[in-house]
Amino acid sequence: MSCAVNGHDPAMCGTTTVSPKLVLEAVNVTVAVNDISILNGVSVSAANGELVAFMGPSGSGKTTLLDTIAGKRTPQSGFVKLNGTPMDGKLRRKLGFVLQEDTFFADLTLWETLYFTSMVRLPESMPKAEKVQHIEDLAESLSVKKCLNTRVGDMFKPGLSGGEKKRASIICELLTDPDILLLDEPTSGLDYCTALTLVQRLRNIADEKNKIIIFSIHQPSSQMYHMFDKLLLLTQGKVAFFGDRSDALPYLENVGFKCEMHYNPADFLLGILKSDESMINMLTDAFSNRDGATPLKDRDMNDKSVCLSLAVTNDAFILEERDTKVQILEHNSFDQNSVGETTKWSTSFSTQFRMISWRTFKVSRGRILHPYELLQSILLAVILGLVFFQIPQTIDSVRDRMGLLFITVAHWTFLAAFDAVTAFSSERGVITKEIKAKAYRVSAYYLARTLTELPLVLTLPVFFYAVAYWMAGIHGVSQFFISLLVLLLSTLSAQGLGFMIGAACMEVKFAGFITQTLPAWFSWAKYLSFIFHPLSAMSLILLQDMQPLPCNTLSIDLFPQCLTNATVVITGNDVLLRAGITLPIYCYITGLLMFFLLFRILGCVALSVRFKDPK
Ligand SMILES: Nc1ncnc2c1ncn2[C@@H]1O[C@H](COP(=O)(O)OP(=O)(O)OP(=O)(O)O)[C@@H](O)[C@H]1O
Repeated sequence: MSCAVNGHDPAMCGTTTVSPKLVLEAVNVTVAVNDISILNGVSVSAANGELVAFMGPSGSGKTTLLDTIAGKRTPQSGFVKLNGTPMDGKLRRKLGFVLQEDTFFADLTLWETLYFTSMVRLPESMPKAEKVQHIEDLAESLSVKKCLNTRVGDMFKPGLSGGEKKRASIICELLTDPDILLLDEPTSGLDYCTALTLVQRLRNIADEKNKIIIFSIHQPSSQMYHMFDKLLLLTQGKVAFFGDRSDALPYLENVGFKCEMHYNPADFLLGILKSDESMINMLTDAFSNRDGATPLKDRDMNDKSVCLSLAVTNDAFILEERDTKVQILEHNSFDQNSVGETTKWSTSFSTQFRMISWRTFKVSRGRILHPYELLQSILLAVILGLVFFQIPQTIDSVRDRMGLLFITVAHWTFLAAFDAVTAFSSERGVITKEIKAKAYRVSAYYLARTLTELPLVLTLPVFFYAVAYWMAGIHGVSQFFISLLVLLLSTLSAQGLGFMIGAACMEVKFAGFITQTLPAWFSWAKYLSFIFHPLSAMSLILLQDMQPLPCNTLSIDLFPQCLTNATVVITGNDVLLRAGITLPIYCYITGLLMFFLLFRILGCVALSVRFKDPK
């Protein structure tokens, strides 16, 4: 007799069988958001070798339950345990979670994707050849070997098919050989055959590797249905049934819902889970009161399910009726040491840094150093160079020079900042998935990302400035190199700002500003502008030693001293003073360096906060 169907907690069952090494339990889990109940006292359990399906209509709470088991959501009450020990960060390392959405870098090939995962997530002690072999074996067993060199792709770039991506996600998790594999709707969007093959593969993995596999599924076919060991029927966040799959139909027949012959049991079950409110309440109440109120009929093995015959008619899927005896959960026999062996990181900081740098370079190279971007930068520089061609050394052309500097600084700082914001938001899904899975440290990611992109981010401004500076004839050679350094530093600090914004709050708009008409009480605000510092420093470098220039009629507006004395000459300092640049150059460079460091540190802090472990 099955315990679960009779309403006993499997853990409490009195019959004797084997003691499994791992038993995962979610007990009385209640989740609510803004006082709206999403899960209401849900309890499930699973042991080694079991394939457990969560079924229920859309919005019934399947993903929420998987998230809670994976530790991505903290329940209001109830708990998740592994062999009686509450799940914590360390125990969760035994768990792999395949999300509903497949998140990858579109430009990497499947091989590169799996290679990266194996290099950062498999132990350092494992030889590289063994890791490569592991990838090939898994690719073979999930039938994606032929597309290892195919680009993953996305909605804009063709690449792997939906089914291949799904299998790639599963391989990424299986690479680390987790004891428990959670999958959120692994068959969604797949055709019948691909979905069936996938569930068959999961069945094999559970059997051969003795894993706990739990997944949510919307509309399984009859063949798929008969591969499950355990079934959870969820509706409106409540349990309508949980227990051995083979007990589901007899139980429901007992409470008044009979599945007709030749009917797909999954369709039948989903049909009743979607019935009217009173029916649903009756079902969930019946299950929660199953111990006393509604005694089940005696059942024998021949009366397992009126629909079972459907599945065994197909020779292609020989489905054994699996031993559904409930196993005793000997919590006390749990080998805590086996969990203790699971160290926080599989690989060292340097390996993580090296591999993330390798991947960042591959991904960013195409984005930042695209020939089109290079051509665009040079063209823009040529246009500006022509507009400001060989600026004459006259007093009214000072404004032209400062205008060119402003355009240069504004263009490269905003471009770097926006690029960092958008680039981070596009890879946020992958990074979140990997950091939550403890694939690598936030610091390793941040450092690798920052340093690897340095040469890429700086190349275009160098080309641009070299063309525009010499075409406009701004100044001499030494001034070129010093002002270029300031420009590059400002580009990097703007990139840091963009990255920080991307990591902290994805939607915030931002702006630097430069104006000479700020109200006196607000004049300090210019020091907060990341454009003000580099522009001031570059103006100092390029204008301070400017030859004194005589006033002319055009300059009267700018320099009132020209009005009182026509013979007066305007020096570089007058120009700088007029532009509000009054501090020594080191102040502006220091301000710029502070922005650079501040944005980098805040970016790292924002990432760490975002990926902080839930307690
Ligand atoms: N953060 C949230 N705020 C408000 N409601 C939420 C939140 N998260 C989930 N919900 C609600 O909880 C319910 C269960 O959501 P969940 O994603 O777990 O359902 P599901 O069974 O996985 O659905 P589907 O099969 O469509 O993926 C839904 O009605 C959803 O709108």
